[in-house]
Amino acid sequence: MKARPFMWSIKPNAVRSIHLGIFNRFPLAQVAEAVEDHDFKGWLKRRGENEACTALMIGQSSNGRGLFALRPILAGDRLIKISRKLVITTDRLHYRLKDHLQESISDCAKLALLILSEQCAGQASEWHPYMKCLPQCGALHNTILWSEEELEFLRQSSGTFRQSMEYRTKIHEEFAAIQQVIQQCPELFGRGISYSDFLHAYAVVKSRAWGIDEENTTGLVPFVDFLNHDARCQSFLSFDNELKYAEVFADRDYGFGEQVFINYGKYGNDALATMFGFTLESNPYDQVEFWIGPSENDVLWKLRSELLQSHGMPILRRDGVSNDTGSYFVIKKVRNITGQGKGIPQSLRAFARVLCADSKEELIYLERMASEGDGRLAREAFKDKRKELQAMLLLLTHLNALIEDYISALSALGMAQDYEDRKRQLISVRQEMVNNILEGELTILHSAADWLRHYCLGLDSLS
Ligand SMILES: C[S@@+](CC[C@H](N)C(=O)[O-])C[C@H]1O[C@@H](n2cnc3c(N)ncnc32)[C@H](O)[C@@H]1O
Repeated sequence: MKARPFMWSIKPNAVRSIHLGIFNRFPLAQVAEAVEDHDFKGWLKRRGENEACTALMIGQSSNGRGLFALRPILAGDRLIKISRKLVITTDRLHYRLKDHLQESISDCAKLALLILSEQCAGQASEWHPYMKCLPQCGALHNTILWSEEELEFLRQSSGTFRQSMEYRTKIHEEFAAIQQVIQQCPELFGRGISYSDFLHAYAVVKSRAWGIDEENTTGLVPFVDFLNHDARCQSFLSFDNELKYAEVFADRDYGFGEQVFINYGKYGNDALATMFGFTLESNPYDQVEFWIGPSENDVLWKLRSELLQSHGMPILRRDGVSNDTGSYFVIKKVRNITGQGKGIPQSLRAFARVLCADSKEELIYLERMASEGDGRLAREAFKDKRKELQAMLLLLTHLNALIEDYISALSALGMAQDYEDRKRQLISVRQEMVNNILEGELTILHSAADWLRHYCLGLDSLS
């Protein structure tokens, strides 16, 4: 998603006005941001964070709030410096919670509880100015928050769907596990916490927390968490372990009023959607899960599966379907389809060779070759080019079928736009997310199929 430029055409004088608290020259929506910036920075200063924010201000971007340059910034300049004592980690949990929470409760769930208890404390909370800036219910789009109907649109992307379902199960379990503690501490949670409050707070943590310090402790870093993500940006959050502060440096020059970005990490759209609630139109870190396997109707199924399992390729049962057994492979975009570069994963090609062995003798032969070689099963191409072609064509057939499934899923998504029934309609942000995920994965599948087609043509001419 391309970020739009700064939405206020402010001039240096206007910025000064904001600092003087004169907001009346701005339209209402922008005044809200200026007030937020003013209040937030006032709080940072009261906490002794004078260096934190001289270069940046909170403003409205096409991706919600973001941070904007208050003056020209040069590559290498420090953008933000926040001391460790301001970072919200689980060691800030109320002692009553610390005493009662089971060890197995994740840091994410603990921070969600911390947010909920601080929000319940209102102005009495030392973090109040920060807590009131956190996204409200309904403002986030992490797939863990989606309804089951909405998630159905994602089913084709098995990686994203599975990750989302696994998180939902985990959050459910964690919510059940903290019930007793919530009841034991009514002074911290007032009327209690509903599942949707907890889920929302969990999504807030997922979309805003960072791994800080040497131990990669999960923490919310006030102010840094207004920075939006740009996959091309080379600015990262770093932590000075000696002086105990988090900092971010500019990777390039920024002009006055430009939005400043950070890189959240090498996340594909599956992870961005699940954890952060957004996707990118063209994400260089996308990947797709590709399922392939021996059917249980195959007479050599047992032998084949045992051979694969014993060489580190586990045979799973998909979605509880009894005879749909196989393995997931992760495919990334094949950049060069003409044979150079890595092509599709070697492990997938090996798997296809094992699937193509059509007698017990052939399987035994593959096993013997592995033990006489480096131990890896079927890593070498078959010497018989026709056999190699057969294995690669098997992969190509599966890939083509999967491509058809993606095309159908994308056209079903397009049709969802026209549904009269509002309940069945995804809200447009989520629809765009599904679209980006499926389009990204489809591009990868096309690149893998093109590579395979090219490879097969080469084999065909040799056989
Ligand atoms: C760390 S917060 C950044 C500040 C946030 N925009 C806000 O208004 O508070 C992360 C959230 O910002 C949004 N975001 C960040 N980078 C984005 C991007 N490149 N495209 C779309 N949304 C983005 C997503 O909603 C994400 O969950």
